[in-house]
Amino acid sequence: MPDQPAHKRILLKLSGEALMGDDAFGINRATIVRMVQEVAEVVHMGVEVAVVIGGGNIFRGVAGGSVGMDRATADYMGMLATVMNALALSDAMNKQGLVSRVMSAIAIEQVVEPYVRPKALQYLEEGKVVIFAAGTGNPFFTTDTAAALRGAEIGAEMVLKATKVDGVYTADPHKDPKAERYARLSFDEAMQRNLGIMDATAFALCRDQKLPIKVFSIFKHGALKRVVLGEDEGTLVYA
Ligand SMILES: Nc1ncnc2c1ncn2[C@@H]1O[C@H](COP(=O)(O)OP(=O)(O)OP(=O)(O)O)[C@@H](O)[C@H]1O
Ligand SMILES: O=c1ccn([C@@H]2O[C@H](COP(=O)(O)O)[C@@H](O)[C@H]2O)c(=O)[nH]1
Repeated sequence: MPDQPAHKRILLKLSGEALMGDDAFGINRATIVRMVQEVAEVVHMGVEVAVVIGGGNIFRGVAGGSVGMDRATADYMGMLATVMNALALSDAMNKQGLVSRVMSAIAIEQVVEPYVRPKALQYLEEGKVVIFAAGTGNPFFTTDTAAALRGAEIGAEMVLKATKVDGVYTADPHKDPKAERYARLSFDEAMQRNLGIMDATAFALCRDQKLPIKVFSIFKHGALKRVVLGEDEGTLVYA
């Protein structure tokens, strides 16, 4: 009997920063190919997959490269960085036999089609992978909030945050070696403790919409499949 997924439709948030692999900047080819292989496994299980990709490997509105800049302008640059990542991801997916469509929250119609919710739903029902680019389309937000927003809009059963750490910790594990990983915690706890794994806007939206989040490592082979199968992997954040 083939593996039975625990979820029919998911919103996968892929770390932009992780796309660098061992490089200092940009998109590492081997890394993106490996990520797509993991996504393909769950698509082939019949799961409808929508993706939000971050931009931290290229530009963040709040990072060093934007010092002295107008914040909104820097944020638009960050959103455009996510469009570049989405195009690279879509290309890598198509090369590996998946059918994907990029939809942008910012109008750049010569490059990608605009985000239109019914069209996105249609693509998902057809088994295509939909990649949501340009975050929410608004400055002062993040792609984590875009993941929560799009996840709620498309009726995803869960937001899967694939990132550089293997779950939510009591403190940032990159800064505090004594930090301990939670197996599960509520949105209220995550927000009260100000845990920096996601921003408060994303947590609040998921909490209000009762949309659970799984945080797990993007680098751990098979972790995405294990999450989709409902196995014990990463940290569950629940309403
Ligand atoms: N309590 C915590 N538990 C786990 N990680 C935490 C915590 N607090 C801060 N972090 C940090 O949050 C990072 C992940 O969040 P972030 O959204 O910035 O990265 P990302 O997934 O790579 O996103 P992007 O797509 O923007 O590049 C982790 O690499 C970790 O260092
Ligand atoms: O809705 C959004 C999403 C993103 N941004 C800007 O893009 C960068 C990159 O996104 P990450 O979530 O950090 O990967 C972000 O730093 C913002 O500057 C945005 O303005 N609105």
